[in-house]
Amino acid sequence: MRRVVILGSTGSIGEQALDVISRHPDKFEVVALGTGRNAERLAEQATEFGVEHTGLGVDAAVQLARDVDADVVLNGITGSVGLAPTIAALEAGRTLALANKESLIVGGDLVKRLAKPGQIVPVDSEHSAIAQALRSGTHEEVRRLVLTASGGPFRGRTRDELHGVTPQQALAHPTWDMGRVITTNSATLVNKGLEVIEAHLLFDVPYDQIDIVVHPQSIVHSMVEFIDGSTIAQASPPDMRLPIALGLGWPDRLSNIGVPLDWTKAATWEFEPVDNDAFPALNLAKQVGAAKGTFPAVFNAANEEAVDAFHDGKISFTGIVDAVREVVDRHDGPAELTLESLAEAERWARAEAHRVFA
Ligand SMILES: NC(=O)C1=CN([C@@H]2O[C@H](COP(=O)(O)OP(=O)(O)OC[C@H]3O[C@@H](n4cnc5c(N)ncnc54)[C@H](OP(=O)(O)O)[C@@H]3O)[C@@H](O)[C@H]2O)C=CC1
Ligand SMILES: CC(=O)[C@@H](O)[C@H](O)COP(=O)(O)O
Ligand SMILES: [Mn+2]
Repeated sequence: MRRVVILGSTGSIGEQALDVISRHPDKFEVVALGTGRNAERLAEQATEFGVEHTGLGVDAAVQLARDVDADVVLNGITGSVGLAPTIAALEAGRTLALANKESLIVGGDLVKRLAKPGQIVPVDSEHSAIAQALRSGTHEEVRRLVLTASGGPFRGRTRDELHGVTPQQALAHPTWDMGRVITTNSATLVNKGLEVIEAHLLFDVPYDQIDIVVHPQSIVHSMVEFIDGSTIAQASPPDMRLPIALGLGWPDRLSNIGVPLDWTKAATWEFEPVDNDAFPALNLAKQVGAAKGTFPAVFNAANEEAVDAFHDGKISFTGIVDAVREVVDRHDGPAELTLESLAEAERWARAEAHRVFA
């Protein structure tokens, strides 16, 4: 029986995690639930799963991750606000099933230093796919990682054609049903940029050995190419319950989770290169990832503000990445990455982003 804390329980990841757990009551016990503001849904979940410990807001999330006796903490909070709960879970010695990619990306080496080998299990679908594929070889045998990207709702459009797209159009993801921020990030390809940094940090593979390929069907979730020319890909219909189940149960697989691919029907899987002119976020993300220090945190914080500004009608769709680039370009970056310098860089980036929007 694994005791599980779910942070962000009312969100897309959190609700699907509870669905996974409801299929395996003999394997998991939910011991704590945390969320942002949705007290009503939180209370319903606590009643349904018989959970004693619940809390609202990030301070409660930290407390639940640190103080409730548990084996696994699933961090399904959105945004870099998830950093403190990630740190709390790692310091408390819990296995961290990590959906909140932002905390690893902004925390970088600070988070990595806290994590024992195997303590972070990726939930992000691409990174779960890579973790599964890496079971086929050693680190020395890896030649490159290939992350797949759906391309989002605007795949195939030119930069000019992207300028006037609406928030509603940006939220119409072709293959995944997810929260507002990550769905918008998929449309700009900021999500894929964040995922390149996430892959670098999780798997210790240099940036020049991490490639992206657009795969509109979202069936191949990522691949690992090995030195002998073999490529191992993980494929399954787009359903986050599979990587969530692996995150909670790692290294074991659970039955009754996903529907497998139907090989009796004709199907086509496409792969195409990223259009970096229309979607400049990916190259910018690689740049900030390589710069390290507070640059990834500045990139992410500026993007979080820009996504809100886009949904509030203050900036255009292409204005999101333009604003992020401007903030990144103005950032000097401190010599040393500490929790204090990180917090200060984030504050600065959010304020600077608003100066760009003004
Ligand atoms: N959804 C998906 O399929 C995937 C998501 N991810 C990652 O997983 C994370 C969650 O995404 P998703 O589930 O889509 O997001 P949602 O917006 O659907 O859910 C976010 C959750 O975080 C909670 N939350 C927000 N702010 C705070 C806070 N300050 N303190 C505590 N809890 C807070 C929300 O609570 P409330 O509802 O009360 O506001 C909600 O429960 C993100 O990092 C995303 O990038 C990665 C891969 C796939
Ligand atoms: C399901 C998941 O892991 C998301 O991060 C997904 O990858 C988003 O799709 P994009 O490939 O469009 O970013
Ligand atoms: Mn992903």
